[in-house]
Amino acid sequence: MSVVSGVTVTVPATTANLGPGFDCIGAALTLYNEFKFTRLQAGGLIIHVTGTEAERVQTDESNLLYQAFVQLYQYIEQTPPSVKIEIQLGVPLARGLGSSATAIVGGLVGANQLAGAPLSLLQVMELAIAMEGHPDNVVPALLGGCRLAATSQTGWEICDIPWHQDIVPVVAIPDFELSTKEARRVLPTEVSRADAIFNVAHLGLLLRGLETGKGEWLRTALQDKLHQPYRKALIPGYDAVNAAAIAAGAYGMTISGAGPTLLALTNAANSNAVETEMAAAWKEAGITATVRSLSLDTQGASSFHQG
Ligand SMILES: Nc1ncnc2c1ncn2[C@@H]1O[C@H](COP(=O)(O)OP(=O)(O)O)[C@@H](O)[C@H]1O
Ligand SMILES: N[C@@H](CCOP(=O)(O)O)C(=O)O
Repeated sequence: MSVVSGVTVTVPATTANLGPGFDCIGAALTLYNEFKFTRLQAGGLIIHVTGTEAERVQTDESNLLYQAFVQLYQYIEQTPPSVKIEIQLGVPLARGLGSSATAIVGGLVGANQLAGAPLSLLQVMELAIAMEGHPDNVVPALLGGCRLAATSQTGWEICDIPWHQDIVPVVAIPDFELSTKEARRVLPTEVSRADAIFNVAHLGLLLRGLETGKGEWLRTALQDKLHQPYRKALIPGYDAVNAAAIAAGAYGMTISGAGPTLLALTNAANSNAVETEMAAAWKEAGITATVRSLSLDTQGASSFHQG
């Protein structure tokens, strides 16, 4: 194992759940955080953060990226090295675009590379899922693409979900935060059989809709009964933005991750109109939002050594 002096890790944002796939499906998007790790000879911990909302990220040992970094060293039973971490933020915080997943994946991958890659990708993935508590954002952040994760007898079965090339994800990111912890607190611990059946059927339809790009299937498939009915109330303007997206030609709209970002699926011909109308509907509701058409990231986390 060769020990390197520095490594830069790039990790994509994610959109988890995609409607009915609560806690099991997510897709990586072309929006990125970059994390640069450099060994320090003098000892200590230095964290520098740049980018939008940089002042909101912790710069001490409580930083989530650093906690993941330490976690990997604990797992391999080594003392973490003193390190300087430079964070370039491209993924907005606490918006349902997997910023915490980028930090967990970035910290684990950075530590693994600095340590000379003692862990396999599968081991890193298992650590990431354990830290985040659910697989649907860390798995696509690490591996790229759209991924379904299911528990197996021995661990996790990860399935690559085909994403039709015509499907364009549009994210409408409001200027307020909603922590995943808070958005999980409003969910019931038990659901009815009818709601469970509803989600099973809609997730099946979603997989076929994503594969074929068939708009009618996607519109129906993005419905969900496990989380959205409870979370909608935390997102002012949800119904108006949904109606505006559909009127502008989106197949459907759903909450991205735990919210408050809203995700519309559409095609290239309608994506500009969908962007404009979602932003306008939110403005009408008194909320400023950044709306962007993105693509599926197919690579996942990537890293290169500095020396
Ligand atoms: N680049 C980062 N470095 C360190 N911590 C981060 C970073 N990005 C996010 N976090 C942590 O994750 C929190 C947001 O996580 P969470 O509520 O799950 O929202 P999200 O939907 O964005 O993942 C932030 O408040 C911060 O504590
Ligand atoms: N399945 C989770 C996904 C959380 O994703 P995030 O991007 O908001 O961190 C949930 O819905 O709670």
